[in-house]
Amino acid sequence: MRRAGLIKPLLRINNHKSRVWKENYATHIDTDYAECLLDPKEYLDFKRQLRQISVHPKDGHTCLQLECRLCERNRQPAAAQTRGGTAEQGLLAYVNKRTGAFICPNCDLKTSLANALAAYQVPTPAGYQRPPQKKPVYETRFPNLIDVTPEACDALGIKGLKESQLNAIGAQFEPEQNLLHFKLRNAAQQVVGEKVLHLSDRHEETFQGTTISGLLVHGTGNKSKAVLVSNLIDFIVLSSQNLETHCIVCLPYELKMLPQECLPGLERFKELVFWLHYDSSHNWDAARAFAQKIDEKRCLLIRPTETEPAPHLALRRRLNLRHILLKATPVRHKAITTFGAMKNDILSELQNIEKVNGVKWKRFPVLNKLLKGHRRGELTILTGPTGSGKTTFMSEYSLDLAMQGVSTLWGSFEIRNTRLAATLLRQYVGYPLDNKLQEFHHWATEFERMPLYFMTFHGQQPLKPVLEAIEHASYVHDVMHVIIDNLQFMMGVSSMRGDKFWEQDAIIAAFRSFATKHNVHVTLVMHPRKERQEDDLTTSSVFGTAKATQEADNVLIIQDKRLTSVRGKKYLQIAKNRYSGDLGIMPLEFDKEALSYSSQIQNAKRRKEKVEPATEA
Ligand SMILES: Nc1ncnc2c1ncn2[C@@H]1O[C@H](COP(=O)(O)OP(=O)(O)OP(=O)(O)O)[C@@H](O)[C@H]1O
Repeated sequence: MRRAGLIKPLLRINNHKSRVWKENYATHIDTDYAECLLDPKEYLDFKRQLRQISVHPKDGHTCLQLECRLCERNRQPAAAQTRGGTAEQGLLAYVNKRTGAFICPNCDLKTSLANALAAYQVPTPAGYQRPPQKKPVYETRFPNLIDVTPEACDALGIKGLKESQLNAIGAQFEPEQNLLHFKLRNAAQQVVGEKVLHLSDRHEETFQGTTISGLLVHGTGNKSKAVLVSNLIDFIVLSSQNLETHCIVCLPYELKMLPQECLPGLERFKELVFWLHYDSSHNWDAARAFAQKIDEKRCLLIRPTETEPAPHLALRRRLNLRHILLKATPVRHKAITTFGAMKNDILSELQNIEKVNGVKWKRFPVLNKLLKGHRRGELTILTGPTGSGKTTFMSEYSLDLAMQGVSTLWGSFEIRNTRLAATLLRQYVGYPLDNKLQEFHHWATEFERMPLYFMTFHGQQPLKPVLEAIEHASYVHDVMHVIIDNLQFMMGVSSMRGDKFWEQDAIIAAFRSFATKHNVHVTLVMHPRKERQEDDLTTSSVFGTAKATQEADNVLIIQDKRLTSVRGKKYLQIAKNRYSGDLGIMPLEFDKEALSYSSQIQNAKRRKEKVEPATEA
C-alpha cells in the first residue's frame, strides 16, 4: 500500500464537551492503516479478485459491502457460495471507497485493503495469518444504571416528555453522577461506546472503545430515511415524536468530526436530513463537510432560521416539527439554480451572520475587526521579509483557532515538525519549558487534545502527494484549516513543464480549487520577491505573477520597518480582504518568552508585572 506523506495524527480527539481518548485506531490495526491512501490500482485488483471467487459486493453510498472473510464465524468455504445464488449472507464487512479502509464491525477489525485481500485470495496465500479475532466487547464506565426516574426526566425541561418515552428510546439514568446514558452501536449493532448527558449543565461526553464507529440510532430497521442531529437533547426531542418515516441518528462527536468508521452504520439510509444545532462559528459549515463525506446526493439540509431552528428550540417555540422536516432541501444546489431556491440559504446566513463571519481570534482582536473571522473555503496568503516571523506568527494564528476547535493540518516543509510543535507548545503555555521540565507532561497532555495534525513531508515536495495527503486528512480528520509553509518548497520538483512562474501559478490554482471544492481554509506562506528593504511590501511583492494575490481571498503582509528607521515598527498589513473589504494594519509586538505576537498576552504580562514587579535576579 503506497503511503502518503504520513500525517502524524495526534491520537487524542477531544471536543470541549466530550473527551474521547483513543490510544490507537482499532483493536486489530496494521500499523500502516492509520494514514494509508487508497491506491486505485489496488482497489480495482481487489474487486477483480472478488469477481474471480464469485463474491459480489454491494456498491453502497460510501462503502463496498461484502461478506467478511476474516471473521471466524464466516468460515464458509468459497465453494459454499452458490454461483450467483443467494448463499447465506455472511457477516458483512465494509471497504471505504475513499480511503480503502477495510472495516468489519462484527469482529471489530480495521485493516488496509492489502491486508484484507489475502483473505479473499483462492487458494489462500501460503503463510497468510488471519488477524486475531475478537468481538468488540465494550466495558461501560457507568455500572450503576437504572431506568430513568420522573425527576431525571423533569430535569431535562422538555415539555410533555415522559420518563417512559426516555426508557423506550434506550436512555438510562446514573443517579450518583446525575446523567442520562445512551449506548453507541456500530453497523453490526454491537455496543462499542456510550454517550452521556450531564443533567446539571447539559454538557455531553462520548466514550468509545478501540474503534470510534458507534452511532446512536432510534427507529426500526425498515426505515430508509434518517434525521441526523448533533446533540442528545435534539435526539430525545425528535425520538419522542415517533416519526413514521425517519430514524433519528445522533452524531457521536457533535459537529467536531464524523469518523469514517461510522459510515457503515449510515449505509442503510437512502436519505439523510441534517437538522443540526450550530453552537459555534467553527462548525457553521459542518453539514456541508459531512455531506461530502457521506454522499451529498442523499443529503438534505434544514438551514437554521428563526422559523426553522434546531429541534429542541422548535419544540420550545411550539413550532411544527414535522412541518419543518418536510421543508428540508438538498445540501448541494443543482448546476443551475434560482434566487427562490437560495432564499432560505440567504435568510439563514443573515440570521446567523456572526457564525457566517467565521471563528474569531482570541489573541488578535484587530484581525477580527478587519477580517471579521476565519472562514472555511477561503485562500489566505501570508508573506513578509525573510526571518520576519511568518512561521512564528502563523503558528500562533493557527493555535488560536485550533484551541477553539478548528481542526488544523500543518505542512511544515521548512522547519521540522518537532520544532514547529515546540513553538506551538511554547505559545500555548506562554513561557519556555526548558527550565521547567517537570511541567512538560502536564502541558503536553493538555496540548495533545487539540485537533492539530502534521504532514510528515519535509523539504522539496511535488504538488500531487501533498494534495493527496491534504485531501485524505480533510476526509479522515475533518480538517478545516491547512497551512503550507512555505510554497517555494513545492517549486522545481513538480512534473510540470514551463517556467517557475507558470509552475507557481499552477500550484496556486490547485490550492484555490481545493479550498473551494472541499470547503477548507488554505493558508499559503510565501516568500516575497527580492526587493529593497526600505520599500514597503505590497500585494505585488508576493513572489511570482499576480495570480497568487488575485486568487487569494486574503493577503497578509508582515512589514518590518525596524530595519530601515529608528522608530520603525513591525506590523501585519491586511493588504486584501475579499469578504468584508476592510484593509488595515495590526501592530506586531513580539514577546520572546512566549514567542507571541498577541496583544492580549503582552497586556496580561504588563498587568502582572505592575502587580508583582519582577524580583531582582
Ligand atoms: N518580532 C520578532 N522579534 C524578534 N524575533 C522574532 C520575531 N519574530 C520571530 N522572531 C524569531 O525569529 C526567528 C525566525 O522566525 P520565523 O521562522 O517565524 O521567520 P520566517 O519569516 O518564517 O523565516 P523564513 O523567511 O526563513 O521562513 C525565530 O527564532 C523567531 O522566534
